[in-house]
Amino acid sequence: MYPRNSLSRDLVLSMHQNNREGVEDMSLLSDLHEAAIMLNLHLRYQQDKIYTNIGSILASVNPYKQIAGLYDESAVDMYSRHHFGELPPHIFAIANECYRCLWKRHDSQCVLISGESGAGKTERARSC
Ligand SMILES: Nc1ncnc2c1ncn2[C@@H]1O[C@H](COP(=O)(O)OP(=O)(O)OP(=O)(O)O)[C@@H](O)[C@H]1O
Repeated sequence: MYPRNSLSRDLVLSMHQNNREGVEDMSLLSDLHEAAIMLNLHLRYQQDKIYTNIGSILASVNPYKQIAGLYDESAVDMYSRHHFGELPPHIFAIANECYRCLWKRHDSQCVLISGESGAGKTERARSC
């Protein structure tokens, strides 16, 4: 099933193979347009993969449910030991990159969190 009103079967079938499989970083999509982004987010959301990179930007979809293991101690530990891009997209990867830059550059870091009301901005900021 595809998101209603935005994606027809023909449109999806006309897209490149990697568009139809889903990618972790949408800057790598062969066809890049609004429908391709919606399809990629949808494919990942169906597998409880709520985070997707767009280069150094993180797109997050509100799952409105708890996803097991996503924010537990082992996830914190794993993301604290890897550079951005080495592990699947995650808000912890952004937080860790900020922390690294803080130490490396000895300068303040800023994260811009944007989205419509109810998108999950407050919850995500809390998890960091
Ligand atoms: N990662 C998540 N997992 C499960 N539920 C979530 C998650 N993020 C948000 N939610 C649910 O969505 C609701 C709205 O999220 P949140 O308050 O963070 O939105 P917001 O973007 O800060 O909204 P507003 O701009 O109106 O303050 C939460 O009360 C929670 O029920």
